[in-house]
Amino acid sequence: MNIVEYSDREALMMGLSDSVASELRAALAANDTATLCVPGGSSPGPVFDTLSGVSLDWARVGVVLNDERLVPETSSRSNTRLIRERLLVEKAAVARFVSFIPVTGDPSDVDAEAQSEAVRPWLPITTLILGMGDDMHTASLFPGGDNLERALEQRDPPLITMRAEGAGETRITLTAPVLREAMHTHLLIMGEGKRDAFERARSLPPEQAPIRALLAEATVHWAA
Ligand SMILES: O=C(O)[C@H](O)[C@@H](O)[C@H](O)[C@H](O)COP(=O)(O)O
Repeated sequence: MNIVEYSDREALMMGLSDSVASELRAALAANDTATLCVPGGSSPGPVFDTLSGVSLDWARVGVVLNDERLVPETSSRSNTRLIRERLLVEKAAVARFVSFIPVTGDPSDVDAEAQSEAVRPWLPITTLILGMGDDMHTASLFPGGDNLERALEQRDPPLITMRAEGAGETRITLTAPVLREAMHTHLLIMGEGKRDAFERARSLPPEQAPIRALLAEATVHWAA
């Protein structure tokens, strides 16, 4: 694990976007496609704003979420909505978005096994950006989650649903082994509270601090 501390949040966003763009370019030079896997939540918006304007062959990039909240796309809590509004615009508008939720029907009825079909062709992940909550969850791998034990071990199907007290609505998430197979992993954390949570997580087991399952190969990007 490598920790990069930035002078401010703007520097972090630029540094992280540069790394992600170089990794995707290198992958596209060697392969037909590349997969970018991104978090939802409130932190990554500015990274998406920068990345969406970067010149690369976006038509060959698959964009996959770490996890999704089982809400309609019109909800302000929808990660898909965030991605469509902030990442899949400008140059990145031609990237191929791989949704975890069927276009029709009630999102809370999602079938993780069925949705996994669409995800498998985009694995392994080329570049993974993760966020982290104060409770040390990442993606929707929540401490105390009803499917956490399986999510920490299951490689296939790559998706699993998760209910947890701190999660709000039910979620669907990529499992830890699938996230761990990413070629490049970046953890984005900002503020003293998250830094403290991150330091605590380093000495706890993944059952208590799920982010721990993904730290070994990660570059951690932090700004106050
Ligand atoms: O949809 C989500 O909630 C996520 O993918 C989740 O794992 C997120 O990255 C963290 O909860 C941090 O969220 P913030 O950036 O909002 O603090």
